[in-house]
Amino acid sequence: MNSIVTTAQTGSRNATKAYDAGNAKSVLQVKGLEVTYYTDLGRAKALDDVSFNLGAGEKLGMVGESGSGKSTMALAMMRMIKPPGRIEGGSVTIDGVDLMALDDDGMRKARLDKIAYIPQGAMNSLNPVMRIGAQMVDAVRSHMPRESGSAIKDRCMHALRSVDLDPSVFRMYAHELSGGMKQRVCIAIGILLEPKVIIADEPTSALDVVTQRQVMETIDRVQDQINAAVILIGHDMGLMAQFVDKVAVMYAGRLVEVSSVRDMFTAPNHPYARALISSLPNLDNKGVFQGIPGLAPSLLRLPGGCAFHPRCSFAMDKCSTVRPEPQILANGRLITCHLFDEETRQ
Ligand SMILES: Nc1ncnc2c1ncn2[C@@H]1O[C@H](COP(=O)(O)OP(=O)(O)OP(=O)(O)O)[C@@H](O)[C@H]1O
Repeated sequence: MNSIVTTAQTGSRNATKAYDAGNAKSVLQVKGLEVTYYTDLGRAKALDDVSFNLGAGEKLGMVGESGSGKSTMALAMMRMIKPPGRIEGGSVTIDGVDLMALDDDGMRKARLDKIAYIPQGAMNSLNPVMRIGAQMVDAVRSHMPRESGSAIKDRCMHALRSVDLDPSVFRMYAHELSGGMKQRVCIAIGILLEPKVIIADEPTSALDVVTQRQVMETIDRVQDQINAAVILIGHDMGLMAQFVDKVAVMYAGRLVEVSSVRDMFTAPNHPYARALISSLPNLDNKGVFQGIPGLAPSLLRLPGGCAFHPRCSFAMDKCSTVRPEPQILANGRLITCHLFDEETRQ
C-alpha cells in the first residue's frame, strides 16, 4: 500500500519524503503524461501532466465526471491513442522499461505481456464467430510463436480456471455466455501472459449488481494470483470503496487528489473530491443529495487558473489566475489545489 504519492513536477520536499515512505515497490511509474486531441473546434488537452506510481498488488480506482480523461489515460498508457489525439509527453515505466520509448514492435509485445487493458464494453468486442478458446490461443500465439499448441492450451485453461469459468467455455461462442461470463473471459484474456499492470475500464458497467460483485471479486482474485498492479476506472464509488486501495480523482484532464480509499471516503481534501463524496447517498442524509454546482468545463475552453474554480465554494482570488501544481501533503496524499499551498510550503 501507499506508494501512489509522487509527481515529478512538484519539486516539493514533501514529495520526496512521501515517495520514499511508500512501502510497496512501485512497479508502475507514470510521469507527466500529456495527451491533446486536435479537433476541428480547437485543441483539447485531455491529459495534463498526470503522474502517479503504483506498487505490485495495489489497486487504484480512477474516478471523475464523464470527459475528465480517464479512458484517455488508459489508452495513452497502452499507446493506443488515435488521431486526432496525440501523446505529447511523459513516460510510463513498468519494471524499469519506459513504454513510450519502445518501437512499435516492442510496444506490441509489451501489450498483454507487461500491461493488459480491458476496455469499456470489452465483453461486446469478443469475436462472435470464433470460439472463445481460439480467441485466447490467438492472443497467446501472437506473443509466443514458438510455444507448443498444448502449452498454449494449458495456459488458456489455467486462465479460465483463474476466473472461475468451466473449461467447457474454451469451446463455446460468445453468444452462449452470460454478460458476467463474457466479462470474465475478457479478464482471462487479460491475464494470459500474467502482466504486471492491468487496466480495467468500467469492467462492471451493464451488469446487474450481483454480477458486478462477482466480476470485482474475480479481478481481486486474479490480481492476488499474479500480484499485478490494477487500475480500475469507473463511476461507481460504492464498488470502488469496497475493492480498491487508493482512489485517484480526475478533473479536466488532471489528477486533483490521490488518497487511500479510507481517507478519500472519510475526509476528502480537494473541494471537487469533497463535492463528489458528499453527493453520495448515505444513511445519515437519506433522500438528500448534494449535487455539484455547474457543469464540467469544455476542454476547448478551460477556465484560467484552476479549472474547478468556477464551481468551487472555497475559491480564492488566485484560483482564477494561477494554475495549481500537484503537491504531496505530509499525510502522503497528492493534491492539486491552492488551499494546501501553505501546508506544502512548510
Ligand atoms: N477521439 C476524440 N476526438 C476528440 N476529442 C476526444 C476524443 N476522445 C476523447 N476526447 C476528449 O477527451 C476528453 C476525455 O475523454 P475520455 O473519454 O478520456 O473521458 P472519460 O473520463 O473516460 O469519460 P467517460 O467516463 O465518459 O468514459 C473528452 O472531454 C473529449 O472531449
